[in-house]
Amino acid sequence: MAAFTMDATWLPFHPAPSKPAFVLPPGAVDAHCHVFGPGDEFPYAPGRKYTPCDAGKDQLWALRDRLGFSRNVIVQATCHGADNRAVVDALRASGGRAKGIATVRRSVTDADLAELNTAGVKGVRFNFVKRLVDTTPPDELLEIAHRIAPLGWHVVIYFEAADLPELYEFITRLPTTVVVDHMGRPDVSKPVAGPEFGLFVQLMRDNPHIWSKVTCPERLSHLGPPDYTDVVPFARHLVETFPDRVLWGTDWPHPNLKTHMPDDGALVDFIPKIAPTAALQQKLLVVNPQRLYWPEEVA
Ligand SMILES: O=C(O)c1cc(C(=O)O)oc(=O)c1
Repeated sequence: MAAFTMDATWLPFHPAPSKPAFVLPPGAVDAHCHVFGPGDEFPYAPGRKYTPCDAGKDQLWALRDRLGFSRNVIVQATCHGADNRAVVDALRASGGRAKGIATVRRSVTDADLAELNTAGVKGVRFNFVKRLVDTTPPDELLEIAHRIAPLGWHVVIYFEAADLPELYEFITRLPTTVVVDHMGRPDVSKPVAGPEFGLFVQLMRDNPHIWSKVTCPERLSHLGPPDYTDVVPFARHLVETFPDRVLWGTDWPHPNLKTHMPDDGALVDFIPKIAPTAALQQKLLVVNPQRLYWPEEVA
């Protein structure tokens, strides 16, 4: 019997994503996805807030190939806490086609960091979403940020728009490049030009080291599939205003969705709506992730 049973309300990832109509440019990177376990091999963390379905590296590679991506950035999911073994195993098995984002505590040793670095980890994730994690004090996070900075790593940060005023100063003080998950989770029923999203745009405008993932229409939309039209103006605004500081990813296997499970092929078809020109698509999908995750390839 399997050691873990997924939550009763858990929606598993789409079993057979469609082939997207949008043909991804050569070298496209899915810059935000996760692996879950499998739990029997890589146990879920005792302090986790959810138990997902297993979604291992082989299923991720199959999705990558089906959608037409060349490479992945695998972000440590909160259900694995600070145990990065599932991500590291995937990175090592990827043949250089995946990089990773880890979660570490203050107790991490320099030897641990060096090992993560060798495996292909390029950053750490700080999570402020209260339904996903217990709070880590900002001084501990700052200490971690200063320890990973010399490795050339960056910080990936996940928070909700309502918490940005409180986090604003902390984020701007981070000593590395900062990548914000899912556009800082705007409430897309509010205006793009309104104060809430305006504060996020100001954060990016005033801080050239801050990037955003223009991800998760399926998570942010109130109107829902298939078009997620309410998310388009938010993502498109960031892509057009900060074309050199945006990343795109599937967010597969889509943790904690409750209303529906997206067809990942349809998510890829969302890309031209938010990055309408070939030049913007090339930056979003190829050039920007390469600069951050495979910088040795950039002349
Ligand atoms: O909104 C979420 O539930 C969510 C969770 C996680 C995670 O548990 O790591 O990652 C994400 O990118 C999004």
